Amino acid sequence: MMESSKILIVDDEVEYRETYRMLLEGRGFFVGEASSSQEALEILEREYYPIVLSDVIMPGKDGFYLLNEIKRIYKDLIEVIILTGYGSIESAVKAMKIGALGYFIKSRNPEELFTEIEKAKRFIKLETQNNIVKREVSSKLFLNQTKNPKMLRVLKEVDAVAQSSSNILLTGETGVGKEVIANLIHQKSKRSKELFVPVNCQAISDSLLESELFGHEKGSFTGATSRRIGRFEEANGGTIFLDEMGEMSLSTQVKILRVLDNKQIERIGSNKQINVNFRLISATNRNLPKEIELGNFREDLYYRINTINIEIPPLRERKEDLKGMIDFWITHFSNEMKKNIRGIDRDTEQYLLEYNYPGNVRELKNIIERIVVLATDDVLRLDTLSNRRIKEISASQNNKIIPFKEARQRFEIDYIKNALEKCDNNITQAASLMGISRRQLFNKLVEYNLKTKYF
Ligand SMILES: Nc1ncnc2c1ncn2[C@@H]1O[C@H](COP(=O)(O)OP(=O)(O)OP(=O)(O)O)[C@@H](O)[C@H]1O
Repeated sequence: MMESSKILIVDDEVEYRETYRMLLEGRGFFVGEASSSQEALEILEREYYPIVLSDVIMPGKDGFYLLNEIKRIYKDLIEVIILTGYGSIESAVKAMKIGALGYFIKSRNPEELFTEIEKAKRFIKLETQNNIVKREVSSKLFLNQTKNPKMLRVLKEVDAVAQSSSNILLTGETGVGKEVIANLIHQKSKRSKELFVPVNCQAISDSLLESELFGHEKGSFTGATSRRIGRFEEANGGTIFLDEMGEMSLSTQVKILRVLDNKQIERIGSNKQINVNFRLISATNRNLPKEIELGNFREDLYYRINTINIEIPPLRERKEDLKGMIDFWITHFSNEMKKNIRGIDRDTEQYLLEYNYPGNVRELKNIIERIVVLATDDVLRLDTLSNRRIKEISASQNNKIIPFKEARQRFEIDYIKNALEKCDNNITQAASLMGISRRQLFNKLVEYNLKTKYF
């Protein structure tokens, strides 16, 4: 499936979303849904949709706001078609002025909608798009600069396996970059024009995971209000990345094994077999042989997913890269926050070079982001470090106890950021992982002024 066959529908009315979904899926499009402008922007941050179909009038921010934001952030990489009611041609004209590619009057013949979509597809130049995405991705990574022998071996292994179709298991501690490497393998493979579909098996409850992976037919269970195409189907022709594979229940493991054997799936509630051609990359930070001994992971599945194993070393074993990575993130965040940072104070740098980073690259990245945010002049200093672990260490070194309230706030900020990062900034999934409601999480984001980062 080409990327340009993906469409995101944004409408607060579920009936409309369902109607468009049916129409578009009937024509072979992969359809995503959002019920508000905010949700749409949240989805677009995680997943690329070249075409967005948006209603104008929605509670909260309206379709014009969404259109404006999409054009501001993604420019020509995403085309927007506005859906409007009969008799509101003025709003269609306004939308075109802001940059919508076209509009569709809801009561009209759906064929007109397909004409608009075909127009949008012609505007989206896949090649340029892929190149832009790839360039952006590689400029945001610290890979080619590595001097670490173990990472150099990882990169060699990536080159060696990329062209094959073998199943790959990536192992390594949390935050070492397993998803980054999975994506790199996809980008270097002959499947790179098709989708890379990441699924975090831990962030989704077991009952929802199967429907996420295999899809479902309308009415197959309570809450299945429309047909849904699953991730294996979405990854057809491309790569599916099952992150935190070790968290999957035994019953889902059996189903995955069957898919790997037959390369066919059945949507829940249907007995029709659908052929799927995907490459599987899995990842785990668990010791799977141990989990097999404990009866938590199937041995036959382990051998299937582990045709090739690539082990990514923890950051504390990549000492020769630390200085380069610190500079890399400083440049990255100073540019992003438009701060003119000249350098880093000696003690701070020494501290960062000696720290052992249990959270690996993710933790280093978070620490630098924080010191850059908090920097009041052009040199980064230790006293502005607010990372919880670093603080704990410095607190224990100074024997300094900070007030309970401040400690709790710091903990909550770290905890929320970690949960959001685990779920690719998906607020609904993060709230579910944390065991609180979406609203409660939203309130916390407002309280800690983190809202703008995630909305
Ligand atoms: N080589 C790298 N260059 C730039 N950023 C990196 C690199 N490796 C990891 N990161 C960043 O660190 C964070 C964690 O990376 P990633 O999600 O790939 O780790 P992971 O091993 O899959 O973690 P988990 O086991 O928790 O899922 C991400 O923000 C990612 O962008």
